Amino acid sequence: MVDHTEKLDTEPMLSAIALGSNLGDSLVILESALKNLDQTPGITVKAKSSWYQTAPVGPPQPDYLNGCAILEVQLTPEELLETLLGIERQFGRVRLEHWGPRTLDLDLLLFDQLILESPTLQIPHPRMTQRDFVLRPLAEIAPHWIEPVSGMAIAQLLEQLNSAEGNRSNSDITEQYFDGDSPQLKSEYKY
Ligand SMILES: Nc1ncnc2c1ncn2[C@@H]1O[C@H](COP(=O)(O)OP(=O)(O)OP(=O)(O)O)[C@@H](O)[C@H]1O
Ligand SMILES: Nc1nc2c(c(=O)[nH]1)N=C(CO)CN2
Repeated sequence: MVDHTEKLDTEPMLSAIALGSNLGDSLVILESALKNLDQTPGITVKAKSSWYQTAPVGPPQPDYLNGCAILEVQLTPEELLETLLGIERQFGRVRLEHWGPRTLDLDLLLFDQLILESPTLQIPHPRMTQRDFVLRPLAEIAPHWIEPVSGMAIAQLLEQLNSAEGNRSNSDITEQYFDGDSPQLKSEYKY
């Protein structure tokens, strides 16, 4: 576990993450990952989407359960990534095949309006605007958040993706799961 305590006096920022799982008890894994994040010093889970069952993109493998969350963080983007990777490892994530099945995938999508390109971290996540399984849940909880590379709001990006000619992403999502308190639409957020 990374020690983030020295950062706790810095200004909190909002970050959006994507969660996915298609091995094991995905619903339990995703909910536990969120709880784990919320218990991490410097991170508060502010909103979570509902969970969507989605057809796999990439090699043949089981359907995924996907969702997104908004975090309030008092960490650097690099520390947040390190935390996400640590939680993936805790849930037994092993990297065997490109875009292959996994118990838990946590992607850092957005960090306020930051654009960052480093060898280990790219923000916004470079593939997020092409992924219905990311934009759909994110649009539930942050429809007005501007993706800083395109300059477009998440809801607009979703609409654009789904209206693109020949795009089949609408059919990627087969079912939507709600649990008691989701989606939590937080009107107090500026995004
Ligand atoms: N925004 C980001 N979020 C998560 N990982 C990132 C990001 N930018 C760069 N990376 C790097 O990508 C690596 C994770 O790759 P991973 O194996 O999870 O990719 P993937 O989930 O299979 O594919 P994809 O990135 O297309 O979702 C991390 O070790 C990290 O260094
Ligand atoms: N439906 C779906 N397909 C995927 C997913 C995912 O989360 N959901 N993640 C991948 C690699 O990050 C590759 N393919």
